Amino acid sequence: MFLRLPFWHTATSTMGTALPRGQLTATGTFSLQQPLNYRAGGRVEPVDGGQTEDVYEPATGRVITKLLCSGEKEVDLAVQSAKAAFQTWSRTSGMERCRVLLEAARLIRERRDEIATLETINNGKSILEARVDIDISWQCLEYYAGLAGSLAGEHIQLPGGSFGYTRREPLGVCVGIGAWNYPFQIACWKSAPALACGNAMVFKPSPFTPISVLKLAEIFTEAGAPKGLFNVVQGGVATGQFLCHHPDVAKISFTGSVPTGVKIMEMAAKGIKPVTLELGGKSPLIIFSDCSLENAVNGALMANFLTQGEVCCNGTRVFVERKILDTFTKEVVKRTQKIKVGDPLQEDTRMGALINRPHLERVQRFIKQAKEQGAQVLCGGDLYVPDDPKLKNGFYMQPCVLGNCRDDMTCVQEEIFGPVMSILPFDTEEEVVERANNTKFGLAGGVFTRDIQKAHRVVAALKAGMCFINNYNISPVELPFGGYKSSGFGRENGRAAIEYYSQLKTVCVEMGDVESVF
Ligand SMILES: NC(=O)c1ccc[n+]([C@@H]2O[C@H](COP(=O)([O-])OP(=O)(O)OC[C@H]3O[C@@H](n4cnc5c(N)ncnc54)[C@H](O)[C@@H]3O)[C@@H](O)[C@H]2O)c1
Ligand SMILES: C[N+](C)(C)CCCC=O
Repeated sequence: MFLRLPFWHTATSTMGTALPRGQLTATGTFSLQQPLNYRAGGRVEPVDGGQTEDVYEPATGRVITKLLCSGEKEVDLAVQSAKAAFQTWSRTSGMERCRVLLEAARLIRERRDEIATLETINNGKSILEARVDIDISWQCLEYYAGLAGSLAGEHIQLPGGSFGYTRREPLGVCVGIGAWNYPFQIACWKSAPALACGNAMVFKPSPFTPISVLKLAEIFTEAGAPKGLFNVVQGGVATGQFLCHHPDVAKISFTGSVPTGVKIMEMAAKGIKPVTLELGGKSPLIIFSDCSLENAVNGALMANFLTQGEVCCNGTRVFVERKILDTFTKEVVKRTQKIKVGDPLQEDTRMGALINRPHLERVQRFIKQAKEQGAQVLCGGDLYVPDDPKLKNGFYMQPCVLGNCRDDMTCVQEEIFGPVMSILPFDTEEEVVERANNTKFGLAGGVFTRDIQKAHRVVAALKAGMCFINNYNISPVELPFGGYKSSGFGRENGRAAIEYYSQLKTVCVEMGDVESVF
């Protein structure tokens, strides 16, 4: 299924060259002692902070390293490092930036398997998916490398030979704050447009997944970026707050939950800092009876079960036209039961482990509550303990399909962020559009139908930033991605992201004499 998607291809043949460095190859063997901060072109221990967090391998439940949270001084050093690099980088031409980004993309591609393996170890997603994430990451860098050389303002003729022109200028030091579900990819989606526009960046990954972004930092340096152009600080709430409040930070790009997004916006407001907010969702997927059933079933699985269901844009409210409800449901359940859950580093695994024990328990509580509210568990939903003894403390569950759902149930209203699909019948187009839009979220939406007019009519009516027709959850980096309503604003990917990492200066040029009123 995965291999026929256009973006879901493998990088050509450079894979494997960087692999077995140390113990990267087997689940249950990885551990890390190196510093996790990156500043002025090298790994460093934070100068202050000192609070430690355990970092887990979700597949086994083992602690693989300890995270030292960065304090205010360390955050300041990282921002100053970025500020210094900004002085030189912002003066380079777009073509010079292009070359650095292209080389970084090439290095990511070359080290794809090594980075994907790290991502799988620290996040728990299957290695097959992690490789795709890394492919999307280097594609993102390539895309913005391509745009860097063509960033330009415009020339505007004025009366009497005078004229004006605009310059597209960088913002300065941009902060990226990431979620744990796509750690490396999120760092690339933020840093690629930021650096292409001439900015410098300080990035803070989620404390659950602090590891893979260090590879990106090293790659930028190796690719020729000035030391300090891309820095990493580690930590949770406090470190994030130091970053958002720092007076030398010009912009904050945040990926995470809605409640944290609100706090980020409040902090940014105090410093009049622009923000990009990529937040959560509870997206509708609408299946009309005239669809290709096979494609619709594939789409529903893609919309719900990638990365153990921990995907912001997942189409978790699956509205199915009543005429095909039974056929569709039967097929979806059959296919869901066949999903191979287990060791994420095994090539045939299709669903790995959830991020941590508290999150697994949270997902379980949603399922329990759904049952109490009248939903029927059609398959899955239970904890899963693999036979392999080394995996017995991992955070696994069986992917779940819920039937007999109603719009007012908690499982249909709230973002579960786990492998739980809710199926809801509908009768008319008008009714389903209204119900699909009846949510505080607006990240994504999808429709499966062979009627092309109906498809365009429905997506035009959906109040969501990213809509799919006859597919779901693919990620061409050329397309802007972002939300409506509580799912946030600003866009990542595509040309649109340039607007969010640059500012426009207008220059007015007088070619005649000054006509003064005084
Ligand atoms: N729209 C998107 O592109 C997108 C992509 C991935 C994930 N998400 C969303 O992210 C959520 C899951 O991620 P999460 O659990 O890591 O989210 P989260 O909001 O708990 O944390 C996100 C990041 O913010 C940091 N943070 C937390 N509190 C902070 C504060 N007060 N100030 C500054 N930083 C703070 C965290 O340390 C982490 O790095 C889901 O809701 C998901 O939908 C959205
Ligand atoms: C790559 N996906 C599947 C579109 C996910 C984008 C980021 C959301 O969590």
